[in-house]
Amino acid sequence: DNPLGKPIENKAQHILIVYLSRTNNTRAVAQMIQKKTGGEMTAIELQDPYPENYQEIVAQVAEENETGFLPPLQTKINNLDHYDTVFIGFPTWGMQLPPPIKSFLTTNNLSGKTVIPFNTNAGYGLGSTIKTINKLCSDSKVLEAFSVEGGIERDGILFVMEGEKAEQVEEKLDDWLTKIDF
Ligand SMILES: Cc1cc2nc3c(=O)[nH]c(=O)nc-3n(C[C@H](O)[C@H](O)[C@H](O)COP(=O)(O)O)c2cc1C
Repeated sequence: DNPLGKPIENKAQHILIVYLSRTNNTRAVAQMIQKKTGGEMTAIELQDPYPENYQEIVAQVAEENETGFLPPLQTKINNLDHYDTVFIGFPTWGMQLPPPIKSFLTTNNLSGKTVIPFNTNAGYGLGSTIKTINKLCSDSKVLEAFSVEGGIERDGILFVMEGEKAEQVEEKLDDWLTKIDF
């Protein structure tokens, strides 16, 4: 009942979930977050997609990290002002924040918003990713990141977020979402 006709605040409407994913593990975590928060999900896509070949993408990313190249994105967020909470998902690449995420955070102003990182990796953790996010989001409130082991493309292990593994990740995700209290 809303007798004064005021708009009813709906938290879910103000949550954006952006993610980068090559072999769909980070995407699967994004979908779990979507299911639990009701936020709006958007994939980060490049104007010039990375090579399919693993050795080639590793070499290209290493070079981009070295030169500081920020790959232009296909993805544009039209109504960024509308969101006050932005979940940002990414795999660890070369123990760093993937260049497309650096592009995203450089071309989208998230100041004043709550930024919530989430990550998958091959078992080596977050590396310098959070340090870089804090640097690129200096006027945002950056909450504690969620990080889990995903695929190991180097060894031919691609998508793993199914069955029992997905259940474990979902449980861990529940604990984290409760803890960060966003
Ligand atoms: C170019 C590239 C570099 C990577 N570098 C690392 C790394 O430094 N440390 C790590 O733990 N995993 C690394 N990985 C593995 C991914 O982080 C892992 O497979 C992740 O789950 C992939 O997420 P996605 O399925 O959403 O693409 C790398 C993968 C790629 C493609």
